[in-house]
Amino acid sequence: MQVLYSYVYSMHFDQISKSLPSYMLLADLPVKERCFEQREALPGEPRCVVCGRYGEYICDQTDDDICSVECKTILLARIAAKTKPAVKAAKRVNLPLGDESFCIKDINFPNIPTLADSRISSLRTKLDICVKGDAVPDPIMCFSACGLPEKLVHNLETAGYCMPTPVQMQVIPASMSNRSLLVSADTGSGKTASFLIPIIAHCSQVRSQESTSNQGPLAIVLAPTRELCLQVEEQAKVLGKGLPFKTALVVGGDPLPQQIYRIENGIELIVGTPGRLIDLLMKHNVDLTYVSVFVLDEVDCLLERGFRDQAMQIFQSLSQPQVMMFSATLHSEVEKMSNSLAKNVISISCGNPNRPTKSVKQVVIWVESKKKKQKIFEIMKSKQHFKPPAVVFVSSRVGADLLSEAITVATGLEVVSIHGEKTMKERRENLRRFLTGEVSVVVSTGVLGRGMDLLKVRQVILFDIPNSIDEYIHQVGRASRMGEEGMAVVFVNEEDRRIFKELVQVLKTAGAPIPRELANSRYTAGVYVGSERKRKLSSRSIYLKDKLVIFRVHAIPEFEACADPTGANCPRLFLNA
Ligand SMILES: Nc1ncnc2c1ncn2[C@@H]1O[C@H](COP(=O)(O)OP(=O)(O)OP(=O)(O)O)[C@@H](O)[C@H]1O
Repeated sequence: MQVLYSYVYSMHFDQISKSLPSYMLLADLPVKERCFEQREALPGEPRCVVCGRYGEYICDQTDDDICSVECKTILLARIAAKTKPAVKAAKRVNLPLGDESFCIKDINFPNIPTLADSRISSLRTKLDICVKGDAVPDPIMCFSACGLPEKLVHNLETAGYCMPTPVQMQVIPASMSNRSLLVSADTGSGKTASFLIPIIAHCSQVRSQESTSNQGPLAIVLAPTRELCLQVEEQAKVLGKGLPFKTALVVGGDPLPQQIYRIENGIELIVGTPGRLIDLLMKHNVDLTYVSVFVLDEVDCLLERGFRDQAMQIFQSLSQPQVMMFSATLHSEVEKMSNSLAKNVISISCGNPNRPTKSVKQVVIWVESKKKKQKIFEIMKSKQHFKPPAVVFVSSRVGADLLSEAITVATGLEVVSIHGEKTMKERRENLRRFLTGEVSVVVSTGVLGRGMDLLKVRQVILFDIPNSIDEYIHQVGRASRMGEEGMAVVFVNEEDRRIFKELVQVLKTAGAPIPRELANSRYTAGVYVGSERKRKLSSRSIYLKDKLVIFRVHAIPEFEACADPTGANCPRLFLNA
């Protein structure tokens, strides 16, 4: 170690000399070997130019602040490779305190020692990441750790992405090693950037190396709704700013000629809905030869009957691309189908997929259909219960228009609606008005249910419960981004019986209260122990010790399971005085 001065010694000599005996100032403290041994930087402290942790030392070859021998090695390797360190001054990142199992692996510099397999798997456990597949690349802990273009790292910082989210930690290195992926992770956990970052890095690398005049697209992202495509394209533009990376949005409702013109003028990424993209490919000769990345966002939806043939048709026009598939809800059929799209697929699961995100509190209310409107008006008039901006989900287009008008009349709130029968212009404008805060309520069909990053929304109201539990999970997920707390108010009644069993299961797992009508319904039979036993229980009364209180128990086998004749340990919700 010829390089390291103690930063503390050199910069704060005066202060320290006042409080410490002089022999301690010159003490030869061991230099941190590994990046993860170093602590985070406090505000105002120097930061490692490689990882952003406390820049305890100065690299004497460069005068840069660094945290450890590991980062010094990376820094010097970068200089040797004539690349500047990607992050000059990373923002403060909050790592779990006292956790030493985190490492930074630079896939460009494989000589840097990495953690043993056991520690990688303990890191994954801590981050709630599960992986399946051969030779899965290790997770990264910072964006600068996998050779992204400097400009891209800068764009990430500008967008406020100080540190990758768990899904990004695992997906980015896996994707950059050109593997096909099937990824499931909570709603609002950052899946979009996890595929956009490697795409942008790939495209800008290809374009900056390319000698041919090929201007054709290099990557395609498919998503089921126009709004989601718009949002993904918007995010791609923000993250790819200043790089040789252009995008084309290919969705219905916008004029086709303009989309073709844009593609013909040279772009790197197409973001589109399957129908319009097929339409475009059939009518015009778009060269897809160089498309090497194919993303299916909301893959479970795209592989459902309505979209599957179109998605497959697009896939078949590509020559063995890397396929990346994402959703918060994945089931075994999709997994099987994904294996027919790509070989040697890595499965990555983060957090709690197939369940509503834990950050959203689910409040399920039993409301008969004819009373639903009255109920929503009550909620929206209540300062305590209404938390705008809010999204209201309904099941039909007509219903969306009627309800939005009714809310305005009853509450005086300005409300817009978004659904598939509106023109693209109206949909865009209404979404803009909602996102900019001009209106505080949007009533929508499922078009806003999946993937939409409605940043400020903390309340969703499921006026009509969707047809499947997966859509329920996605709609509830609109109330929380990146773990922020939100609330989903869900109206339910006998008409929703098709979903009762799964709903009860979901609510039970979340520890959310279950309305007694739902718990007692015969359509939830089998979720607990079985209808026979439930029937027997449903009319039982319990006398609480010597008090003259009689409770009626509503068919809750858990009550029996708690075997407490006083009822003291039984869930209050199920007891009716
Ligand atoms: N590393 C990061 N740091 C800070 N914010 C981030 C980071 N990555 C993503 N975000 C932000 O988190 C929010 C949620 O991300 P995103 O929309 O990609 O979630 P998602 O997992 O695709 O959710 P859904 O399943 O609902 O589509 C967005 O506002 C995005 O800008």
